[in-house]
Amino acid sequence: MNAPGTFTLGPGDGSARTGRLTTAHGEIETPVFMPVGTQGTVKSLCPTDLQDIKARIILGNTYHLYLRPGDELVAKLGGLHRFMGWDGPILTDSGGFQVFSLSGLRRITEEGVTFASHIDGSKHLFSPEKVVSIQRNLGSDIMMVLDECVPYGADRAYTEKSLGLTTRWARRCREAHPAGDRGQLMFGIVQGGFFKDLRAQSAEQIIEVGFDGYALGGLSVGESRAEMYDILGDAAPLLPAERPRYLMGVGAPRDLLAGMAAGIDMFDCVLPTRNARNGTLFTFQGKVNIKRAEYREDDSPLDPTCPCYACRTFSRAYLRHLYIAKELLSYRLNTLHNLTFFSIMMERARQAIREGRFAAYRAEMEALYPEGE
Ligand SMILES: CNc1nc2cc3c(=O)[nH]c(N)nc3c(CCc3ccccc3)c2[nH]1
Ligand SMILES: [Zn+2]
Repeated sequence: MNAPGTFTLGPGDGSARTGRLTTAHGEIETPVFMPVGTQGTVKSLCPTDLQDIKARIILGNTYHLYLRPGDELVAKLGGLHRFMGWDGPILTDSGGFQVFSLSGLRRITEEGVTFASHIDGSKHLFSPEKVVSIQRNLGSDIMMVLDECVPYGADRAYTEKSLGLTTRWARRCREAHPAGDRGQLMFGIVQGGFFKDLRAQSAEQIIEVGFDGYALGGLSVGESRAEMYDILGDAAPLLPAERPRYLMGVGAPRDLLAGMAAGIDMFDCVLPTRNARNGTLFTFQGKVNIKRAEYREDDSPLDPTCPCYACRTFSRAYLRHLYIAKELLSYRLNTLHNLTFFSIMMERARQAIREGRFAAYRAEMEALYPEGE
């Protein structure tokens, strides 16, 4: 097998491309959608379920795992792979974004981010060195640098000042983890808000530091689709073509397609897992809100074209019953299905790119999932 970090490009179609990324826990075909497993579990699923639905790489959260059960404990017990029984690739976020979106009291200084735990209010400091140490303890295959995800609507002066700090933090993360040490990769994160020249400035600085892959941060933070697509189209091509490009926090089916068209290789989003828990199911015939009365006596499968256990075994009537009755099995079956949908959608996208028919595939999927997800 190639050394971790090896990224081999396959056939492309316009700016869309296929590739293969080697990690210490296996190879990933790109473009890839990565299910979020914040607290060391993709909610309601076992690792064997993830294998069954062909999930290739999952996400963990430095912020959550540091606070509970503690990265030192996870390290003592053999690392996150062994702790959660998942032997495939794991990518962990640095915690920067989670601090801004979850914790109370936070202060940003040159040193790092001080914050209060959302669990017990205790005070903590995330410095670049600290978040690298946490991710090394967890043993993640891909570590993200500490960055400031600039809030939507931040003015130019704040955005420009922030990207400078994010670059200095990126340098400190790089210094704290020698390239490829222990097979653990590190991705840089480009900020710059919604200012194209600041995005270019941030990209240039982060690329100059040098990473195994590059992420576009600061998006999917409440902006309109048009605003995200405008920045995406401009910033994605600035990232080195020979390294993986990761669009953080994206997204709905049509956003994944737009991202792939712009040359993005990796995506993450809570949509399939979160929507599963509120009964919004994605099918190849469009969206199904399983709680609707129209499914009360519907003996047909959720999606007759879907190979997942839920669609092979149960009726819409039963899935609706579980949801209405708030049965735990509802989470599991709905999540199995939604993640299978995303996995198949990405597999078909990779195939469409290989066969030079991505534009047609994108149009077909967009017809199913019109504006607003
Ligand atoms: C939903 N929208 C969304 N926009 C994001 C922007 C950033 C950003 O600018 N910087 C960082 N570090 N992360 C971001 C994330 C979190 C992605 C994630 C979650 C869980 C596990 C692993 C990774 C974002 N998520
Ligand atoms: Zn299914």
